[in-house]
Amino acid sequence: MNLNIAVLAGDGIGPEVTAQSIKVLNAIASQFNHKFVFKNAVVGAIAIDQTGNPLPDETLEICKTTDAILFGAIGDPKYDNDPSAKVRPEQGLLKLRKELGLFANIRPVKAYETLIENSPLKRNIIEKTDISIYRELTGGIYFGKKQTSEDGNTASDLCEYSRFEIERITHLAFKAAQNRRKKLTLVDKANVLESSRLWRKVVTEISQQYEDVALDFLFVDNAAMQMILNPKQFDVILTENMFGDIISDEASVIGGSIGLLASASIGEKYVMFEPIHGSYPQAKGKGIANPLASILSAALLLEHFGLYDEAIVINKAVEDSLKYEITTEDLNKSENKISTDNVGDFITDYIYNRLDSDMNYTNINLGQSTII
Ligand SMILES: NC(=O)C1=CN([C@@H]2O[C@H](COP(=O)(O)OP(=O)(O)OC[C@H]3O[C@@H](n4cnc5c(N)ncnc54)[C@H](O)[C@@H]3O)[C@@H](O)[C@H]2O)C=CC1
Ligand SMILES: CC(C)CC(=O)C(=O)O
Ligand SMILES: [Mg+2]
Repeated sequence: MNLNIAVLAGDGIGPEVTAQSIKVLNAIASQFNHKFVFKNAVVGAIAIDQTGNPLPDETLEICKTTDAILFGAIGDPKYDNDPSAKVRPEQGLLKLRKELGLFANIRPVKAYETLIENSPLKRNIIEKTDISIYRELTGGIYFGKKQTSEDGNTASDLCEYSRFEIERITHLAFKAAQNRRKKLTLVDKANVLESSRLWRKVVTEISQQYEDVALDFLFVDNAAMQMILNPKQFDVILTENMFGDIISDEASVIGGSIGLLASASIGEKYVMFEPIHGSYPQAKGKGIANPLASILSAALLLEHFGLYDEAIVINKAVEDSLKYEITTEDLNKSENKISTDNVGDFITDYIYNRLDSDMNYTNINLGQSTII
């Protein structure tokens, strides 16, 4: 298959983790006879530094003329910690999602068996957890009218949803539930918010078309608690933009690290694949960022284009990297320091050697990268 992929690595740890995904995709292309062409473009803080604009027109044009986008991360304290900053890296990401109509962000969460022993959560609570979070991505409070009064003492952000915005992601979430364990939980705050009451109404109406799926409702505050007390109760979670943002970071603790959680952002015309984490600026350039969320996002990209065997190989490689502790320090407390590059090299080597049943991981080639 021929694929043109826009690469928006962003800033912070974005470029280091995305570099690992590119290595992995190149290995997949080579082993499975595909042609992947990568087109780099700037977004976020680096785009502000270079052009003054967090989403330059040229970047948007590259995204619109490629088959898929691989996104890294954006966010820089030099903008985020300055309340008077006129432009922010995050505006680039939000505008990108809006302009491309990427209305559904799908965030899979699962408890890897090999990580459970080291989890702060108890085995019997998290083992076999497998959740698919459907987060609405282009509406709600992140996109509503923003205002600050002239004296600067009052500020507001409007949370607004239309029936249409709710309907389109709800259908996707119900269809996903039909192919999974047939349960959908709407997470909202319908006891307080009008917008949540509209979500409940529309989702309840649509549920009539999916009678094989059990629908239930949870207020977001309770959902946050249930996520830690009993995550196995969840199959598909459907929720609005901000609640989905927050609850999925929380859910990443079940997975073992936010550095493991990938996502697919889907629209009518365009698709983007992005780790759920941010730019983790404290780790920039240190080689300690976990690249697996980015690598697993690349696997979701392949799956989206029907390249299932290729995605399976990446997933197996990731499972082995966890099993043999070829992992960055967020998951690896041993003396043996493994860098971002080392993890990428391990996954890449696995792909090149996947047919060799006698693979000996103690001799795995960790490439030219230095073990930190
Ligand atoms: N999609 C994006 O580009 C997002 C950007 N941001 C931006 O990122 C910047 C930093 O935000 P934070 O709230 O600190 O969130 P963050 O996700 O960047 O980091 C929070 C914590 O998660 C852990 N972490 C994150 N990514 C990791 C990785 N790959 N490997 C290992 N550990 C990892 C670290 O312990 C880190 O301190 C801000 O400017 C924020 O606006 C935040 C979330 C998403
Ligand atoms: C930085 C925000 C715009 C996005 C975010 O936190 C996310 O999409 O997870
Ligand atoms: Mg977030």
